[in-house]
Amino acid sequence: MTVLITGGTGQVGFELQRTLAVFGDIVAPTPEELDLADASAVERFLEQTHPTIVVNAAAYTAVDKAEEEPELAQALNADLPAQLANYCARQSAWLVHYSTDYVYDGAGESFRTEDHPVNPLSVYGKTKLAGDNAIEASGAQHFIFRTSWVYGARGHNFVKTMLRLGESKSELNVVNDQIGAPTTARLIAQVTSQALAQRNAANIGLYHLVCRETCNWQGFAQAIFQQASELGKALAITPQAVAGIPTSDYPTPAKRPLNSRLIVSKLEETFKLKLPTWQSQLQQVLEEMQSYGVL
Ligand SMILES: NC(=O)C1=CN([C@@H]2O[C@H](COP(=O)(O)OP(=O)(O)OC[C@H]3O[C@@H](n4cnc5c(N)ncnc54)[C@H](OP(=O)(O)O)[C@@H]3O)[C@@H](O)[C@H]2O)C=CC1
Ligand SMILES: Cc1cn([C@H]2C[C@H](O)[C@@H](COP(=O)(O)OP(=O)(O)O[C@H]3O[C@@H](C)C(=O)[C@@H](O)[C@H]3O)O2)c(=O)[nH]c1=O
Ligand SMILES: [Mg+2]
Repeated sequence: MTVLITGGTGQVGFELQRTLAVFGDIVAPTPEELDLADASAVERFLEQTHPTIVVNAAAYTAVDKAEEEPELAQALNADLPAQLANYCARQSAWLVHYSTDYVYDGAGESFRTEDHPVNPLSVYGKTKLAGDNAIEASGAQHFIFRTSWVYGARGHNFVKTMLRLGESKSELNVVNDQIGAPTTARLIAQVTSQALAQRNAANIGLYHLVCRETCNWQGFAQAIFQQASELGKALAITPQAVAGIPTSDYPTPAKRPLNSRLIVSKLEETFKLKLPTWQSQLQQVLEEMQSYGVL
């Protein structure tokens, strides 16, 4: 059995390489070994390696830059998953894919289930939605895990950005009207493994996969500084010095949803698991960074 992990150098892909070895021999080509925007190279790679499980952790995740590079975002976020799904449908292989809260428009204040209408506001969100739709239409056996605000000890993410800024800045402005759930790459990889172990025709589908409890980005930044200073990190900033601002005061090329509150009970009930809170996961990631000497 061969398990193909795409995007193995990314946040989620890195963690998957540790959790999926129980399912077979892992093949995780680097971007240098396989350009995933090159459909014929991808086809050749699939023919050569013949995976029975494909876990697609690759994506174009630069949300603002995607507004200038819609073709590349489309190739990675929509065309690649469509191609992988068609391969899986033909070969009766299983596909795992990751979606985003940015497929929703974030209107209102209520929590959303998986059947809430989608309405992406950005190129990133639109291309990710096209990927989800292609998988669902392909007939492939699949899981799509729709997650949000992903971070880990490795890779580029909001936590790393805040820790870097907090070393030199004594004040920061961070938006406080976008609500969601920070989720760790490791949790996503662990849940992927637990779900794959229970895969069957009856549980094919789309699942929200985010940590329990919600916050806004200001609250997340404050928790990062609070927990990091408790672990002994020297910072120029205190949690109190993180000011909340509305999204309108932080202009960006891409529009982001305000309300990303997602209900996770479908995932918890189907796979008999309990998701942790974002606060406890933040603690774990900061401790891991400390153990690597990168906090
Ligand atoms: N990050 C987030 O906040 C969220 C992410 N998601 C989804 O979760 C999944 C995983 O995200 P995350 O781990 O954060 O993503 P990352 O941006 O950390 O990783 C993306 C991966 O895709 C690879 N990649 C991109 N373009 C190419 C290419 N042309 N050829 C080969 N490889 C390529 C990257 O390679 P390279 O080493 O070159 O970077 C990297 O390994 C994605 O589907 C994403 O949409 C969903 C919600 C939130
Ligand atoms: C650095 C910084 C950011 N912000 C804001 C901008 C933005 O609204 C919010 C988070 O910044 P980010 O750059 O991490 O946001 P972004 O890259 O949009 O994060 C998203 O990435 C994609 C891939 C997803 O799928 C989403 O779930 C989400 O995680 O914080 C501030 O208000 N002040 C700051 O100093
Ligand atoms: Mg980002």
